[in-house]
Amino acid sequence: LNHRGGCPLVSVTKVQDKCFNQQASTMAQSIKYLGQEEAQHIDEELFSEYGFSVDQLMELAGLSCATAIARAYPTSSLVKAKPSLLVICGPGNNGGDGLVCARHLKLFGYEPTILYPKRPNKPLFQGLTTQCEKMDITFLTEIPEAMVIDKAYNLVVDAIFGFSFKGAVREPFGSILDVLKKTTVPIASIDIPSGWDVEEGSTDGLQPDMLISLTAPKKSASRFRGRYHYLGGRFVPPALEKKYQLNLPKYSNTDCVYQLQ
Ligand SMILES: NC(=O)C1=CN([C@@H]2O[C@H](COP(=O)(O)OP(=O)(O)OC[C@H]3O[C@@H](n4cnc5c(N)ncnc54)[C@H](O)[C@@H]3O)[C@@H](O)[C@H]2O)[C@@H](O)CC1
Ligand SMILES: [K+]
Repeated sequence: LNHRGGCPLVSVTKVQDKCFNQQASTMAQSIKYLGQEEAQHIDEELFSEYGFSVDQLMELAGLSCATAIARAYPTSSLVKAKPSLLVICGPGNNGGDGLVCARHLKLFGYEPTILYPKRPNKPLFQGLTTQCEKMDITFLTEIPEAMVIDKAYNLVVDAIFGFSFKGAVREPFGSILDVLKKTTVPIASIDIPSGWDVEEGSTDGLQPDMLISLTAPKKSASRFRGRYHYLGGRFVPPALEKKYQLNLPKYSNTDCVYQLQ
């Protein structure tokens, strides 16, 4: 080690590499994990102060999720003959992210099927649903049994609840989550594992294999024990990132996702 106890003096390139890696890992560790209210404030500010529309951010969020899923589970790695996925969409914007994600996954060569039991009566969600239907994505009317899911699908995408989830789970989502807890196929959760308290997580809830945090991880992400943790939603203006001290990692080149774990 050098006199400051820093990088070993092996070669300039190695020292630079090591320092860079140390900086990168320190940066990754220091990303801010958001509380529920703070996540909602950032969301509101993106719309009110920065002039974004929900549609815009949802498109970027959903594209990030599809990209992260394609990185972690490339079609060549899937165990079943068909690249089938089940995308379960909830009643809010997390569900909207799921619809966008399903559409991009289809374009990426997967065969998504969607379960969307509670559909908001708003043009945005109606449009996203039509887009999926026109791409020949099948919609189920009810959740299949756990054994059927395990047999038919390579992966479940959980787009049921995001950072606005609160309280005890209401139907039909309680039954859906009960089925998902019995499945053995990997689950990829968008923003929050559904049913988890946004800050505290859950001891007996879903245990997803993948988490895609949007904008910045939420506090419950520190309890995530799956294999893959990605950050997506590369749309935060630097001034907003600074105001909330998000300490986001540097996305590489034109990437819309960053692998945190
Ligand atoms: N600024 C951001 O960070 C962005 C966030 N987006 C997504 O938006 C999500 C947040 O969306 P929303 O605020 O619409 O909220 P959610 O999608 O988290 O959920 C709200 C819906 O769930 C219902 N709900 C809440 N608690 C429930 C319970 N206990 N049982 C049954 N139903 C319950 C509510 O009635 C409401 O319909 C984020 O997690 C993220 O996925 C992206 O679409 C775009 C950008
Ligand atoms: K979710």
